[in-house]
Amino acid sequence: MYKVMIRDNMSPVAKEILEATGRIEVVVDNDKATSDPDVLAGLIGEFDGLAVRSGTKVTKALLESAPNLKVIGRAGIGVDNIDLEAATRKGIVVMNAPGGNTVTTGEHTISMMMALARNIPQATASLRAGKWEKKKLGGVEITGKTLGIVGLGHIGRVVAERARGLRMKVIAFDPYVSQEAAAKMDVRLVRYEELLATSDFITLHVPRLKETVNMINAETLAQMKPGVRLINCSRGEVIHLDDLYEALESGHVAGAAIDVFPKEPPDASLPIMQHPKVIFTPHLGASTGEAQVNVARMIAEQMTGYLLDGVITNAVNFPSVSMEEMARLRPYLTLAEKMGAMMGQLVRSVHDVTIDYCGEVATLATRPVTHALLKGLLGAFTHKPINYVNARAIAAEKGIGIRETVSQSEEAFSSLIKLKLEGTDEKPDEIWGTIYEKKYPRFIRIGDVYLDAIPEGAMIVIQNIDKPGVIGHVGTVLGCHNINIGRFQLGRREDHAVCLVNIDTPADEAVLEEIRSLPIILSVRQVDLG
Ligand SMILES: NC(=O)C1=CN([C@@H]2O[C@H](COP(=O)(O)OP(=O)(O)OC[C@H]3O[C@@H](n4cnc5c(N)ncnc54)[C@H](O)[C@@H]3O)[C@@H](O)[C@H]2O)C=CC1
Ligand SMILES: O=C(O)CCC(=O)C(=O)O
Repeated sequence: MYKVMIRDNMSPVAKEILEATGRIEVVVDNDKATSDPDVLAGLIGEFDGLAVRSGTKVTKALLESAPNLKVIGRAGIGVDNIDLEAATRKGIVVMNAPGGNTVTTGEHTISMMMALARNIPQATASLRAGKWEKKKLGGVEITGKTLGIVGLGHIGRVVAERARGLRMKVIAFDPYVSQEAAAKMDVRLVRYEELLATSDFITLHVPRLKETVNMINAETLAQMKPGVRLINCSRGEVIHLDDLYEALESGHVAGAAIDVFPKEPPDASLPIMQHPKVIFTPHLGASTGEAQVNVARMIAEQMTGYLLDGVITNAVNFPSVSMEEMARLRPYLTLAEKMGAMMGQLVRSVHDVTIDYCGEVATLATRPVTHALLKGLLGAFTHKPINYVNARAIAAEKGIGIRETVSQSEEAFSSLIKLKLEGTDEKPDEIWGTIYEKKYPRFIRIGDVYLDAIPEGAMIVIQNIDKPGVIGHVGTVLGCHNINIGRFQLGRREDHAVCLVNIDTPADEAVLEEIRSLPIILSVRQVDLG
């Protein structure tokens, strides 16, 4: 018998499905006290599976106390309450339930927008207080208004479709969705600045990422149209709440509807919590009976499949590759992921990609290698930890075309992977990589410049005119800031050159700016290749 713990008030359907197998014993524990990771650590030891929503934090320390744990099921989308790295390192498969609560969260967003436009929560409170405030509580129409959607993913798309039905003009900003994909939804893709300046309502549907944390702040709020109304049913950290409070106080922002908070539950004494122009729900985006049944059913079926038959579905941290294949593929998976990660961090948007496999690698199963490359490339801009299984589907959703060729021609190397980004004006748009001595990954060409670089850790990528002074200047700037150079590789072609500098500690923006100060430096970017 396997043992699974179900937490966080999950729909009973999960228990029914797991128990119906006759081979899984289920313990349902909705006790608030046991959601403290320290307390849970004392209970988790005997369990093979753990099914959670967002209420349970699955920390590294908790996982250390879970020697039998094989699978964690998240009945929902965001897995930011689970330490994925620790789970992966422990060989625990983490699964989520994509799509199960998408419609419900989209509908909640529309409900919040309507309630905000017509002051419905405030009117309810006013009537309960015995008042009749028709003048004070007047609202705005949404017909003909512009809705700006930030993040045109699963939920953003549902919101777009519903809003068009409500006769709104819908625009969106999402650097990783193509114009064609947006046009199919009748949505005009615009720059972020244009969305901020022209939207009457702005709704956020991005994942929590380095780039999206505090993307709504004093500066971006100031760029918004006066009288704008904001809705956030994504992740709390996306809005800087103090800055929003100031913008509400000044009257620049007319109102906000907030479902998610940086800390949940939020501190009720925060100024924004008392603001009369803000309405709230306690992370209810996914809370409908229908969505909860959907995600509970999905996660219970997936966990059953894994525990009883070894079938992996919707895993966010596990590659679908057999052990034998893996041994030969591993160096190429590592190389490809680093090539993708390099380009994903160097360019601002991704369109189509061409991948050429030449020589020995072309004789292997290149599909997982492509997935590893896409994982690195797309990993820069989605909250769903992309894995080898889902990378291609996510690329397709974003309208990114993938062209792969295999050829036995080896050129100068026994194996070569070439990645080219198509349809971008940004440079470099191409990278080549190979494997030395069957295990060591190398970048051997960036753009049209050949070099020989070990892809690891923090690296500064410099494009410059090939004139004297660059190496000395870079070395001096880094030295002055006590940043040790591990390796310095450079290559040149005609009048231009590329330097790849491995540094022991990441440089901050001011240091990069100092390197840029030399006129012959064309560009300086820092990447993290893990
Ligand atoms: N309130 C709630 O109860 C729920 C909240 N969520 C949250 O909603 C959010 C969206 O979920 P999904 O639509 O399923 O995710 P998704 O991954 O399908 O869509 C996210 C979109 O954001 C885009 N994006 C990434 N970085 C961006 C940036 N810097 N600027 C603009 N766009 C960017 C991505 O390209 C992607 O298209 C997530 O944060 C998720 O955790 C999801 C379900 C329920
Ligand atoms: O389970 C919940 O209520 C939260 C859902 C959510 O935020 C998600 O699926 O990302």
